[in-house]
Amino acid sequence: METNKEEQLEWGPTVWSHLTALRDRSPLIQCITNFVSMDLVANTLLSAGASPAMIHSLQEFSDFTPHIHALYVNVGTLSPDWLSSMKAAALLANELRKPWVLDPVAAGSSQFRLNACLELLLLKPTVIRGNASEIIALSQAGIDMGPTKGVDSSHESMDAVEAAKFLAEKSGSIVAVSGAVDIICSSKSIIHGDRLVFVHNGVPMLQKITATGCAVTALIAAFVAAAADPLHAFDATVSALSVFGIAGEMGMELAKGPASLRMHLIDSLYGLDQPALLSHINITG
Ligand SMILES: Nc1ncnc2c1ncn2[C@@H]1O[C@H](COP(=O)(O)OP(=O)(O)OP(=O)(O)O)[C@@H](O)[C@H]1O
Ligand SMILES: Cc1ncsc1CCO
Ligand SMILES: [Mg+2]
Repeated sequence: METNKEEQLEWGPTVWSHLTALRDRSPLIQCITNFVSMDLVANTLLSAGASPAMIHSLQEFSDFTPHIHALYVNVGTLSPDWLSSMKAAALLANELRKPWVLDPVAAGSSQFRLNACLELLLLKPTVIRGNASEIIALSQAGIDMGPTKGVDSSHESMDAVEAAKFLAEKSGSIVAVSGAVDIICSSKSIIHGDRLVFVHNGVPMLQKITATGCAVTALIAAFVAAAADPLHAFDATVSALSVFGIAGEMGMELAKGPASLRMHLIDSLYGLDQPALLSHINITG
């Protein structure tokens, strides 16, 4: 992929300032996430500079949620009880004017999951991040569920550009699609305006570690939380995806396979400095 030097010169300082804000502010992120992802999500947030808390019992929200800087909701191992907690937490986050971010894992694999994701979408997440199959399933809900392969994508991310635009328009949320190219879009009906940006960072081996998608969605929540102004949520989302992809690229230089990439990914995120960020960043649009 040819990179446009001017674009990287513009994005470089933006992404670095978002990462610096995250490290300085160390936002508290309430995570209601699936059992598979809890460890990687918590370690990703910690190594980036945020403070994770896996708090999912309704009984704790009135005491705890007022102190958070963002909420992260992930439907990966959904059950009716968990869904009630997710909805209550999202409602409270809205009431408290805290950003919240949704990961619609395997949205198209069952009617229960699809309906759950649609109900959560009605609670207006600041950002939705899914793989191409998940974003296509949500955008086509009520039209045609199409084929699905569970939690992994059976589509290329670029197949989902139109679905992402449609979902952004329909939901009013920022929509991010992960894949070889990450797509971030928002519609003209929300404060961020009509925007479409592509992040080319990352390595294919990230798909061979479970829950890297869950981890990057949590990282988006942390970047959005650290951005002082809600108007910066779009750039914060782009920044999180780029930083995670860069950590993957740097980690891959030391890794022998998925297990060691997981370790080096976390180390690279922790140690990422400005020169490395500026030499790896690859954002267009
Ligand atoms: N082919 C690829 N090349 C480079 N980076 C990729 C590729 N595929 C995915 N990624 C990166 O891997 C990370 C996880 O994205 P992915 O689309 O695999 O999420 P996911 O399917 O939701 O994963 P999970 O459900 O296991 O959490 C993202 O940062 C994304 O940019
Ligand atoms: C494998 C798996 N199953 C439900 S959630 C999850 C983690 C990746 O999304
Ligand atoms: Mg996923």
